[in-house]
Amino acid sequence: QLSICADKEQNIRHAREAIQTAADGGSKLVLLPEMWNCPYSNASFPIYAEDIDAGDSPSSKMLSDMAKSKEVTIIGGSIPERSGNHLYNTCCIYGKDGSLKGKHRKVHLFDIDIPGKIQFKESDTLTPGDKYTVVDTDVGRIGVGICYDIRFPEMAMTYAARGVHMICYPGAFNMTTGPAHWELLQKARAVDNQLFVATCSPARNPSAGYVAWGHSSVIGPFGEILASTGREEAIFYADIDYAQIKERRMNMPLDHQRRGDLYQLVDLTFTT
Ligand SMILES: NC(=O)CC(=O)C(=O)O
Repeated sequence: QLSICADKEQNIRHAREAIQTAADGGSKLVLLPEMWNCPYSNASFPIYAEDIDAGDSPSSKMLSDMAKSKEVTIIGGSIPERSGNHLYNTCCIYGKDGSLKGKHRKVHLFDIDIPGKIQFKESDTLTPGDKYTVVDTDVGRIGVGICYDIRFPEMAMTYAARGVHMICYPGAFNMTTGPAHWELLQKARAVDNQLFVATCSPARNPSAGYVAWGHSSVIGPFGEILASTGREEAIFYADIDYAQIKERRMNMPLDHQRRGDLYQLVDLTFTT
């Protein structure tokens, strides 16, 4: 859970040091926050964006180098990605050999308006991704979503159906939706699908334009909090035993009890 500032080079240096510390501390998989190389704002995204496919991305290069040198899988939070005329909120996933194993572009953009509390419209600058991301790593099959993606249970269900062990959500909830929904959503996605959920937020900076809630966590398949932190910058660790997925699914065989004859994902638009 990193502190993020307006200086991109400093953010990259800082993330590199944190990955090094985490790997030296025994981590086999490291998860970074959403938008860790820039302030979370529509004004910043175009300025800090990097072209990952063109190989013009110091942030991604650092992640790849660190994955290789520390032999650790990295779920690289997210950065603003430039691709042609489009910008995306993108998470790069690196294997422990430093290879790019997958790239998730935030599918559900954060466009909300809670009067008097928070208004944000990512679609002013960003384009949504159009695919889900599942990667096989040395530390299991990982599904990736970014922040607002966690609000869509269909995505997590799809990942569960594809055999994912853990869904990683880099995310930057805020001072309104964070206390209301952040922990609830992480537990819900874990319990609904009987798998692990890991989240990573930026540390809270009360003087930032967008104040992140923090409270990054790792949740087990029974909804138990395996590790979590508060608002400050932190590196924290969890031991994850995927055998618990099988055990929980045997204890409570939701998958076999599902009544697909009664509900189908055909039209789930809210009726108001
Ligand atoms: N920042 C986000 O993408 C999501 C968020 O803050 C929320 O869903 O609330």
